[in-house]
Amino acid sequence: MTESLIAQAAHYIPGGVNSPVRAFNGVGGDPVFIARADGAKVFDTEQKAYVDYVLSWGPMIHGHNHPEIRQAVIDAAANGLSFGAPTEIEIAMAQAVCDLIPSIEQVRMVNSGTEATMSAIRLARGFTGKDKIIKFEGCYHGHADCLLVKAGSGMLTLGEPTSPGVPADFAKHTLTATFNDLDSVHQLLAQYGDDVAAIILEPIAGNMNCIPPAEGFLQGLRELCNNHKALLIFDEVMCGFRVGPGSAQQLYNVTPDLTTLGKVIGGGMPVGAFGGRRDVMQHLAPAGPVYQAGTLSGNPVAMSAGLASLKLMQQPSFFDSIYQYTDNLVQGLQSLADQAGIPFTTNHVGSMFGLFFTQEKKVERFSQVAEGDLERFKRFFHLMLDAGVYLAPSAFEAGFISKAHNEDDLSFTLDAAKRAFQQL
Ligand SMILES: Cc1ncc(COP(=O)(O)O)c(C=O)c1O
Ligand SMILES: N[C@H](C=O)CCC(=O)O
Repeated sequence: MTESLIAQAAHYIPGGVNSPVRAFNGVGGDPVFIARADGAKVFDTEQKAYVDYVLSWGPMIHGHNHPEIRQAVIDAAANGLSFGAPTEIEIAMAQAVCDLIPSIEQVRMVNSGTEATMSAIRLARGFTGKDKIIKFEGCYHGHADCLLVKAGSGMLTLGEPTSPGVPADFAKHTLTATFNDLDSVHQLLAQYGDDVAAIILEPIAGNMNCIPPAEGFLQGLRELCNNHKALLIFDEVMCGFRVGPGSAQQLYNVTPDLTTLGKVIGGGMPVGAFGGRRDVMQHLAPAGPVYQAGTLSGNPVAMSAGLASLKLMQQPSFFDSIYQYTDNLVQGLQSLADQAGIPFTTNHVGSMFGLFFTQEKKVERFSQVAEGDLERFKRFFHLMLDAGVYLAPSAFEAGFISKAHNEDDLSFTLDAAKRAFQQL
C-alpha cells in the first residue's frame, strides 16, 4: 500500500506540516494536500475540487490565482527576485497603505504577521520605556515569545494556549484580559497601569473563531490607553483590508496608535507590515534607536503582488457582493441548522464569519467558543469536506469569502450543509 502523503511528510517535517493548524489535529483525520487552486476552489492531489472558505487563512480575498496578481508577480520576477536595496515599489506600497488607513502615517514592511506584531510590541516598549503588555485570551498575534500567552488559533487547537519554550521571565510581562470585557482591562490597569506599554488586540477576533467587538469595547480601550499613556495596537493582520479598505479601525471609527497588517496586503505572498503615528514610527531604526530589520523585507515580487491586491480591492463596490454572499451563507446555514434542530449560531463581519455549535444565541466571549460542541463541529467539518467544501479544520478559526465566490458556490455549500446537518 502506498504511504499516505501525511505519513511521507511526517518523516521529514515535524507533524508533516509547516504550520500546525494545517495538520487537522482539531478535527482528526488526514489533511488534504492541495495541488492547485483557482477562483473560489482548491483542488487536491486527486483533482477533487473543494469550495474554499479558508482562502490560505485569509489572504486570497480576490480568489485564488487571480490573473492580475499572477501577472504582477511574473512581471516583477522578470526584473530579479530580491536586491536588499531600496526600490520604487516600496514607496508605492507604503503610500497605498498610508492613503487607505489614515492612522498609519509611516509603515515598515516585513515578511509575516508574526514579524509585524513582534516588531510593533518592541517599538511600543522602546517608545514608552515600559515593559508590560496586555493581550486578550484567545487572540492570536503570531508566534513571538511574548505573544504566545493564552493565545488563539493553533494554540487552542493543540490545547496549549501558552507554549513551552517561552521563558516565564518573558511571559510575566504579558498580562491577559478577557475579550469584550472592559472591566478585566480596568482591573489589570489598576494594578499595573504605570508599567503597561501597549494593549494589543485583534479588533475583530478571528483566531478564537470569529468574534466582533462588543459595542463600546474598542472605544473603551482607546480611552484606557489615553489615560495610562499606553499605545493601542490593532492587530489587523486578518481583518485588515478584509472588512473594508479602511480595515476594522474605519468600520468601528476607533484610531489605534499602531496597526499590524498581513495576509491581504501580500496578495498571497509572505508579507506583513506595521505602521502608525509618525512620532512613534520615528523611533524605529535607522530613524531612531529601536532595532528592526529584514533581509527580504519589502521584496519586490511580494510588493508587486500586494500592490495589485490593494488596487483590485479599491474598485468601486468591490466589497458589496462579498458582504452579500457572506450574509447569505451564514443566514442559509442558520436556517438549515434550525430546520434540522441543531443548536447553532453564527457571527460575521464583512467577509469574515464564524460558525458555532452551541446553545448560546450570541457568541461574544472566548469561553462561549471553548464550551461549544467541538465534537459536533468535527463531524460537520468532515461531512462538508467529503461533500467538497473546505472549511477551516478547527472550531477556533474564522472562515472567509472571496470576490470569486458565486451563487453556484453558495448553493453547492448550502446543499452540502443541508445533508450534513441532517446527519449530525
Ligand atoms: C491576527 C493575526 N495576527 C498575527 C498573525 C500571524 O501571522 P503569520 O502567520 O503571517 O505570522 C495571524 C495569523 O497567523 C493573525 O491572524
Ligand atoms: N489562524 C492562523 C492565522 O490567522 C492560521 C494560520 C497559521 O497559523 O498557519
